[in-house]
Amino acid sequence: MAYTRDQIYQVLEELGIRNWMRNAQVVGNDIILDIVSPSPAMHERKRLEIALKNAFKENLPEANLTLNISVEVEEKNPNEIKGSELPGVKNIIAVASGKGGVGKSTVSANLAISLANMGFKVGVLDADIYGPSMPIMFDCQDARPYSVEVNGKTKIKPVEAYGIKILSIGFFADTDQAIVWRGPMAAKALNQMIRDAHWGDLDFLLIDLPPGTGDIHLSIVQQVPITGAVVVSTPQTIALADARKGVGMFQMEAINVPVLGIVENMAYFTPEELPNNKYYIFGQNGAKHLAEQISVPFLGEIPIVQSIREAADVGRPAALQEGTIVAEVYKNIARNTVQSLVERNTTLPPTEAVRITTMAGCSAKN
Ligand SMILES: Nc1ncnc2c1ncn2[C@@H]1O[C@H](COP(=O)(O)OP(=O)(O)OP(=O)(O)O)[C@@H](O)[C@H]1O
Repeated sequence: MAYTRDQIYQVLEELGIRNWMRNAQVVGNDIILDIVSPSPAMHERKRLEIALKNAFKENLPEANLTLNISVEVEEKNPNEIKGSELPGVKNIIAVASGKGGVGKSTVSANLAISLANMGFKVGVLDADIYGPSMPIMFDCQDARPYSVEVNGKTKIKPVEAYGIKILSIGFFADTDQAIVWRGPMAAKALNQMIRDAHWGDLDFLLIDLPPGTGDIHLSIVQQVPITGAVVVSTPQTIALADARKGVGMFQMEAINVPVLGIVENMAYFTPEELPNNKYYIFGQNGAKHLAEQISVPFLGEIPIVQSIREAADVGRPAALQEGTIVAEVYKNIARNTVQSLVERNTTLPPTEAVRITTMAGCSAKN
Protein backbone atom coordinates (compact mmCIF):
# COMPACT_ATOMS: atom_id res chain seq x y z
CA MET A 1 0.00 0.00 0.00
CA ALA A 2 1.27 3.49 -0.84
CA TYR A 3 0.40 6.25 1.57
CA THR A 4 -0.08 9.83 0.48
CA ARG A 5 1.30 13.01 1.95
CA ASP A 6 -2.24 14.13 2.71
CA GLN A 7 -2.73 11.12 4.96
CA ILE A 8 0.45 12.03 6.83
CA TYR A 9 -0.64 15.66 7.19
CA GLN A 10 -3.98 14.45 8.52
CA VAL A 11 -2.30 12.43 11.29
CA LEU A 12 -0.12 15.38 12.26
CA GLU A 13 -3.10 17.71 12.11
CA GLU A 14 -5.01 15.47 14.54
CA LEU A 15 -2.10 15.57 16.94
CA GLY A 16 -2.04 19.36 16.60
CA ILE A 17 1.61 19.35 15.42
CA ARG A 18 1.24 19.87 11.68
CA ASN A 19 3.53 22.89 11.81
CA TRP A 20 6.26 20.92 13.57
CA MET A 21 6.95 18.95 10.38
CA ARG A 22 9.95 20.08 8.39
CA ASN A 23 10.12 17.33 5.77
CA ALA A 24 8.32 14.15 4.76
CA GLN A 25 9.54 11.50 2.35
CA VAL A 26 7.09 8.84 1.27
CA VAL A 27 8.09 5.84 -0.78
CA GLY A 28 5.32 3.26 -0.74
CA ASN A 29 5.03 2.18 2.90
CA ASP A 30 8.25 3.86 3.96
CA ILE A 31 7.72 7.19 5.59
CA ILE A 32 10.60 9.34 6.80
CA LEU A 33 9.52 12.30 8.86
CA ASP A 34 11.64 15.20 10.04
CA ILE A 35 9.93 16.77 13.02
CA VAL A 36 11.08 19.62 15.23
CA SER A 37 10.30 19.66 18.91
CA PRO A 38 9.91 23.10 20.47
CA SER A 39 11.25 21.72 23.75
CA PRO A 40 14.79 20.51 24.35
CA ALA A 41 13.59 18.38 27.32
CA MET A 42 14.36 14.71 26.70
CA HIS A 43 11.13 13.39 28.23
CA GLU A 44 9.05 15.69 26.04
CA ARG A 45 10.79 14.51 22.90
CA LYS A 46 10.21 10.92 24.04
CA ARG A 47 6.55 11.71 24.62
CA LEU A 48 6.30 13.25 21.16
CA GLU A 49 7.92 10.18 19.62
CA ILE A 50 5.49 7.82 21.37
CA ALA A 51 2.46 9.92 20.40
CA LEU A 52 3.59 9.96 16.77
CA LYS A 53 4.28 6.23 16.65
CA ASN A 54 0.91 5.43 18.21
CA ALA A 55 -0.96 7.75 15.89
CA PHE A 56 0.70 6.31 12.79
CA LYS A 57 0.15 2.74 13.99
CA GLU A 58 -3.52 3.49 14.40
CA ASN A 59 -4.16 5.53 11.27
CA LEU A 60 -1.56 4.19 8.81
CA PRO A 61 -0.94 0.68 10.18
CA GLU A 62 1.21 -0.52 7.25
CA ALA A 63 3.67 2.34 7.48
CA ASN A 64 7.38 1.79 8.20
CA LEU A 65 7.99 4.99 10.05
CA THR A 66 11.41 6.57 10.53
CA LEU A 67 11.36 9.59 12.80
CA ASN A 68 14.04 12.25 12.95
CA ILE A 69 13.20 14.53 15.84
CA SER A 70 15.36 17.59 16.29
CA VAL A 71 15.03 20.55 18.61
CA GLU A 72 14.14 24.00 17.43
CA VAL A 73 13.58 26.39 20.30
CA GLU A 74 12.12 29.68 19.18
CA GLU A 75 13.20 32.91 20.75
CA LYS A 76 10.19 33.77 22.82
CA ASN A 77 8.75 37.02 23.91
CA PRO A 78 7.69 36.33 27.52
CA ASN A 79 4.33 37.97 26.87
CA GLU A 80 3.67 36.18 23.64
CA ILE A 81 0.19 34.82 23.04
CA LYS A 82 0.18 31.57 21.14
CA GLY A 83 -2.33 30.05 18.77
CA SER A 84 -4.65 32.06 16.59
CA GLU A 85 -7.08 34.20 18.49
CA LEU A 86 -10.70 33.24 18.95
CA PRO A 87 -12.79 35.91 17.24
CA GLY A 88 -14.61 38.04 19.80
CA VAL A 89 -12.95 36.39 22.83
CA LYS A 90 -10.76 38.84 24.70
CA ASN A 91 -9.23 36.76 27.48
CA ILE A 92 -8.90 33.02 27.84
CA ILE A 93 -8.26 31.72 31.32
CA ALA A 94 -7.33 28.10 31.93
CA VAL A 95 -8.44 26.75 35.31
CA ALA A 96 -6.20 23.87 36.29
CA SER A 97 -5.23 21.71 39.23
CA GLY A 98 -2.48 19.21 39.65
CA LYS A 99 -4.55 16.77 41.68
CA GLY A 100 -8.08 15.62 40.95
CA GLY A 101 -11.04 16.40 43.19
CA VAL A 102 -9.64 19.60 44.70
CA GLY A 103 -12.60 21.66 43.49
CA LYS A 104 -11.29 23.00 40.17
CA SER A 105 -14.65 22.69 38.39
CA THR A 106 -16.53 24.21 41.32
CA VAL A 107 -14.11 27.14 41.27
CA SER A 108 -14.51 27.50 37.47
CA ALA A 109 -18.31 27.58 37.70
CA ASN A 110 -18.37 30.09 40.55
CA LEU A 111 -15.63 32.24 39.06
CA ALA A 112 -17.69 32.40 35.87
CA ILE A 113 -20.77 33.55 37.81
CA SER A 114 -18.80 36.11 39.83
CA LEU A 115 -17.24 37.57 36.69
CA ALA A 116 -20.68 37.76 35.08
CA ASN A 117 -22.01 39.48 38.23
CA MET A 118 -19.23 42.06 37.77
CA GLY A 119 -20.65 42.84 34.33
CA PHE A 120 -18.39 40.73 32.13
CA LYS A 121 -19.52 38.50 29.30
CA VAL A 122 -18.36 35.04 30.22
CA GLY A 123 -18.13 31.62 28.60
CA VAL A 124 -17.01 28.30 30.04
CA LEU A 125 -15.44 25.52 28.05
CA ASP A 126 -15.53 22.26 29.94
CA ALA A 127 -12.36 20.58 28.72
CA ASP A 128 -12.51 17.94 31.43
CA ILE A 129 -13.00 15.28 28.80
CA TYR A 130 -12.83 12.44 31.34
CA GLY A 131 -15.27 13.89 33.84
CA PRO A 132 -17.26 16.79 32.39
CA SER A 133 -19.17 18.39 35.26
CA MET A 134 -20.35 21.76 33.88
CA PRO A 135 -23.67 20.38 32.54
CA ILE A 136 -24.61 19.29 36.10
CA MET A 137 -23.17 22.35 37.82
CA PHE A 138 -25.19 24.63 35.51
CA ASP A 139 -28.28 22.39 35.50
CA CYS A 140 -28.25 21.88 31.75
CA GLN A 141 -27.51 18.17 31.39
CA ASP A 142 -30.30 17.70 28.88
CA ALA A 143 -29.42 20.71 26.76
CA ARG A 144 -27.98 20.16 23.30
CA PRO A 145 -26.12 22.94 21.50
CA TYR A 146 -27.77 24.13 18.27
CA SER A 147 -25.92 24.80 15.08
CA VAL A 148 -26.00 28.30 13.63
CA GLU A 149 -24.91 29.78 10.32
CA VAL A 150 -22.22 32.42 10.76
CA ASN A 151 -20.81 34.00 7.59
CA GLY A 152 -21.85 30.98 5.59
CA LYS A 153 -20.22 28.51 8.00
CA THR A 154 -22.02 26.16 10.35
CA LYS A 155 -21.03 26.81 13.94
CA ILE A 156 -21.93 25.34 17.33
CA LYS A 157 -24.02 27.67 19.47
CA PRO A 158 -23.03 27.23 23.14
CA VAL A 159 -25.75 26.41 25.66
CA GLU A 160 -26.59 29.34 27.93
CA ALA A 161 -27.28 29.10 31.67
CA TYR A 162 -27.43 31.98 34.17
CA GLY A 163 -26.05 34.23 31.43
CA ILE A 164 -22.93 32.05 30.93
CA LYS A 165 -22.22 30.42 27.56
CA ILE A 166 -21.22 26.82 28.06
CA LEU A 167 -19.78 24.07 25.93
CA SER A 168 -18.92 20.67 27.31
CA ILE A 169 -18.04 17.35 25.83
CA GLY A 170 -20.87 16.14 28.07
CA PHE A 171 -23.34 17.67 25.58
CA PHE A 172 -22.03 15.55 22.71
CA ALA A 173 -20.86 12.21 24.08
CA ASP A 174 -21.83 10.23 27.11
CA THR A 175 -19.12 10.19 29.73
CA ASP A 176 -18.33 6.47 29.34
CA GLN A 177 -17.63 7.06 25.67
CA ALA A 178 -15.41 10.06 26.37
CA ILE A 179 -13.36 8.14 28.93
CA VAL A 180 -12.12 5.59 26.40
CA TRP A 181 -11.00 8.24 23.94
CA ARG A 182 -7.30 8.39 23.41
CA GLY A 183 -5.39 11.64 23.62
CA PRO A 184 -5.54 12.68 19.95
CA MET A 185 -9.27 11.97 19.65
CA ALA A 186 -10.05 13.88 22.80
CA ALA A 187 -7.84 16.70 21.58
CA LYS A 188 -9.65 16.77 18.26
CA ALA A 189 -13.08 16.93 19.90
CA LEU A 190 -11.88 19.74 22.10
CA ASN A 191 -10.36 21.64 19.26
CA GLN A 192 -13.65 21.40 17.41
CA MET A 193 -15.52 22.74 20.43
CA ILE A 194 -13.12 25.65 20.63
CA ARG A 195 -12.77 26.50 16.94
CA ASP A 196 -16.21 25.63 15.62
CA ALA A 197 -18.12 27.37 18.39
CA HIS A 198 -19.81 30.69 17.91
CA TRP A 199 -18.88 32.23 21.26
CA GLY A 200 -19.85 35.74 20.19
CA ASP A 201 -18.32 38.58 22.20
CA LEU A 202 -16.76 37.37 25.43
CA ASP A 203 -14.61 39.19 27.95
CA PHE A 204 -13.56 35.87 29.47
CA LEU A 205 -13.58 32.31 28.29
CA LEU A 206 -12.75 30.01 31.21
CA ILE A 207 -11.39 26.62 30.26
CA ASP A 208 -11.94 23.98 32.93
CA LEU A 209 -9.01 21.64 32.28
CA PRO A 210 -8.83 17.99 33.32
CA PRO A 211 -6.75 17.40 36.47
CA GLY A 212 -3.05 16.75 36.07
CA THR A 213 -0.58 17.71 33.40
CA GLY A 214 -1.15 15.66 30.28
CA ASP A 215 -1.66 15.62 26.55
CA ILE A 216 -4.95 17.51 26.68
CA HIS A 217 -3.22 20.39 28.41
CA LEU A 218 -0.45 20.49 25.86
CA SER A 219 -2.93 20.29 23.03
CA ILE A 220 -5.04 23.16 24.41
CA VAL A 221 -2.13 25.45 25.02
CA GLN A 222 -1.01 24.84 21.45
CA GLN A 223 -4.45 25.46 20.00
CA VAL A 224 -5.61 28.56 21.80
CA PRO A 225 -3.96 31.72 22.98
CA ILE A 226 -4.39 31.31 26.72
CA THR A 227 -4.04 34.65 28.44
CA GLY A 228 -3.32 33.14 31.83
CA ALA A 229 -3.87 30.17 34.11
CA VAL A 230 -5.46 29.85 37.53
CA VAL A 231 -4.29 26.86 39.55
CA VAL A 232 -6.57 25.44 42.26
CA SER A 233 -5.25 23.44 45.21
CA THR A 234 -6.27 22.38 48.68
CA PRO A 235 -3.76 23.13 51.45
CA GLN A 236 -2.88 19.43 51.71
CA THR A 237 0.76 18.51 51.09
CA ILE A 238 0.05 15.96 48.34
CA ALA A 239 -2.27 18.38 46.53
CA LEU A 240 0.37 21.11 46.78
CA ALA A 241 3.04 18.92 45.24
CA ASP A 242 0.76 18.41 42.23
CA ALA A 243 -0.23 22.09 42.11
CA ARG A 244 3.47 22.97 41.94
CA LYS A 245 3.78 20.63 38.95
CA GLY A 246 0.73 22.29 37.39
CA VAL A 247 2.30 25.73 37.74
CA GLY A 248 5.55 24.31 36.41
CA MET A 249 3.78 23.00 33.32
CA PHE A 250 2.45 26.45 32.41
CA GLN A 251 5.83 28.01 33.05
CA MET A 252 7.72 25.53 30.85
CA GLU A 253 9.59 27.25 28.07
CA ALA A 254 7.62 25.45 25.38
CA ILE A 255 4.26 26.38 26.96
CA ASN A 256 4.94 29.76 28.53
CA VAL A 257 1.46 30.65 29.78
CA PRO A 258 1.52 33.25 32.58
CA VAL A 259 0.12 31.93 35.87
CA LEU A 260 -2.42 34.45 37.15
CA GLY A 261 -2.40 32.87 40.58
CA ILE A 262 -3.26 30.07 42.96
CA VAL A 263 -6.63 29.58 44.66
CA GLU A 264 -6.76 27.68 47.94
CA ASN A 265 -9.95 25.63 48.06
CA MET A 266 -11.25 23.78 51.12
CA ALA A 267 -9.02 26.07 53.20
CA TYR A 268 -10.87 25.41 56.48
CA PHE A 269 -14.21 24.33 57.89
CA THR A 270 -16.45 26.38 60.19
CA PRO A 271 -19.41 24.56 61.73
CA GLU A 272 -22.65 26.52 61.71
CA GLU A 273 -23.02 26.25 65.49
CA LEU A 274 -19.46 27.56 66.11
CA PRO A 275 -19.13 30.41 63.59
CA ASN A 276 -15.90 31.69 65.12
CA ASN A 277 -14.08 28.38 64.92
CA LYS A 278 -11.97 27.37 61.98
CA TYR A 279 -10.80 23.79 61.53
CA TYR A 280 -7.92 23.39 59.11
CA ILE A 281 -8.80 19.89 57.95
CA PHE A 282 -6.33 19.78 55.05
CA GLY A 283 -3.65 21.90 56.72
CA GLN A 284 -3.30 25.64 57.10
CA ASN A 285 -2.32 28.15 54.40
CA GLY A 286 -0.51 25.51 52.32
CA ALA A 287 -1.47 26.98 48.95
CA LYS A 288 -0.77 30.50 50.18
CA HIS A 289 2.73 29.50 51.20
CA LEU A 290 3.26 27.71 47.89
CA ALA A 291 2.25 30.86 46.02
CA GLU A 292 4.79 32.87 48.05
CA GLN A 293 7.52 30.29 47.53
CA ILE A 294 7.16 30.18 43.76
CA SER A 295 6.35 33.89 43.42
CA VAL A 296 2.92 33.70 41.86
CA PRO A 297 -0.07 35.73 43.10
CA PHE A 298 -2.32 34.22 45.77
CA LEU A 299 -5.90 34.78 44.60
CA GLY A 300 -7.74 33.84 47.80
CA GLU A 301 -9.07 31.04 49.94
CA ILE A 302 -12.43 29.28 49.89
CA PRO A 303 -13.66 27.47 53.01
CA ILE A 304 -15.39 24.09 52.98
CA VAL A 305 -19.07 24.98 53.00
CA GLN A 306 -21.91 22.52 52.67
CA SER A 307 -23.90 24.94 50.51
CA ILE A 308 -21.08 25.05 47.94
CA ARG A 309 -21.34 21.30 47.46
CA GLU A 310 -25.17 21.36 47.52
CA ALA A 311 -25.35 24.24 45.06
CA ALA A 312 -23.05 22.37 42.66
CA ASP A 313 -25.18 19.26 42.89
CA VAL A 314 -28.46 21.06 42.19
CA GLY A 315 -26.94 23.03 39.32
CA ARG A 316 -27.07 26.52 40.82
CA PRO A 317 -23.52 27.70 41.61
CA ALA A 318 -23.26 29.13 45.13
CA ALA A 319 -21.95 32.48 43.84
CA LEU A 320 -25.45 33.15 42.47
CA GLN A 321 -26.66 33.76 46.03
CA GLU A 322 -25.47 37.34 46.05
CA GLY A 323 -24.92 38.93 49.45
CA THR A 324 -23.90 35.66 51.11
CA ILE A 325 -20.43 35.12 52.58
CA VAL A 326 -19.76 32.43 49.99
CA ALA A 327 -20.64 34.78 47.10
CA GLU A 328 -18.31 37.40 48.63
CA VAL A 329 -15.48 34.87 48.82
CA TYR A 330 -15.81 34.05 45.11
CA LYS A 331 -16.22 37.73 44.22
CA ASN A 332 -12.95 38.50 45.96
CA ILE A 333 -11.21 35.75 44.00
CA ALA A 334 -12.75 37.02 40.74
CA ARG A 335 -11.50 40.54 41.47
CA ASN A 336 -8.01 39.29 42.30
CA THR A 337 -7.98 37.24 39.10
CA VAL A 338 -8.96 40.27 37.02
CA GLN A 339 -6.36 42.34 38.83
CA SER A 340 -3.69 39.78 38.04
CA LEU A 341 -4.88 39.62 34.45
CA VAL A 342 -4.78 43.39 34.08
CA GLU A 343 -1.18 43.35 35.26
CA ARG A 344 -0.42 40.63 32.75
CA ASN A 345 -2.18 42.56 30.00
CA THR A 346 -0.28 45.79 30.50
CA THR A 347 2.14 44.68 27.80
CA LEU A 348 -0.67 44.05 25.30
CA PRO A 349 -2.11 46.80 23.08
CA PRO A 350 -3.47 49.42 25.50
CA THR A 351 -7.08 49.19 24.35
CA GLU A 352 -7.43 45.66 25.71
CA ALA A 353 -5.98 46.42 29.10
CA VAL A 354 -7.78 49.74 29.38
CA ARG A 355 -11.13 48.19 28.53
CA ILE A 356 -10.79 45.54 31.21
CA THR A 357 -9.50 48.14 33.65
CA THR A 358 -12.62 50.23 33.22
CA MET A 359 -15.06 47.37 33.46
CA ALA A 360 -13.62 45.70 36.52
CA GLY A 361 -12.79 48.80 38.44
CA CYS A 362 -9.31 47.29 38.75
CA SER A 363 -6.14 48.87 37.57
CA ALA A 364 -2.74 47.66 36.63
CA LYS A 365 0.10 48.23 39.03
CA ASN A 366 2.90 50.15 37.48
N1 LIG B 1 -15.29 24.78 48.97
C1 LIG B 1 -16.01 23.67 48.91
N2 LIG B 1 -16.85 23.32 49.93
C2 LIG B 1 -17.56 22.18 49.89
N3 LIG B 1 -17.52 21.30 48.87
C3 LIG B 1 -16.72 21.60 47.83
C4 LIG B 1 -15.94 22.79 47.78
N4 LIG B 1 -15.26 22.80 46.60
C5 LIG B 1 -15.60 21.68 45.95
N5 LIG B 1 -16.48 20.94 46.68
C6 LIG B 1 -17.03 19.65 46.34
O1 LIG B 1 -15.91 18.76 46.19
C7 LIG B 1 -16.15 17.83 45.13
C8 LIG B 1 -15.04 17.94 44.07
O2 LIG B 1 -15.15 19.21 43.43
P1 LIG B 1 -14.93 19.40 41.86
O3 LIG B 1 -15.71 18.42 41.09
O4 LIG B 1 -15.13 20.85 41.60
O5 LIG B 1 -13.39 19.03 41.81
P2 LIG B 1 -12.43 18.90 40.55
O6 LIG B 1 -11.07 19.25 41.05
O7 LIG B 1 -12.96 19.65 39.40
O8 LIG B 1 -12.56 17.36 40.26
P3 LIG B 1 -12.06 16.52 38.99
O9 LIG B 1 -10.73 16.03 39.39
O10 LIG B 1 -13.07 15.42 38.90
O11 LIG B 1 -12.05 17.41 37.80
C9 LIG B 1 -17.53 18.15 44.58
O12 LIG B 1 -18.45 17.31 45.24
C10 LIG B 1 -17.76 19.60 45.01
O13 LIG B 1 -19.14 19.91 45.16
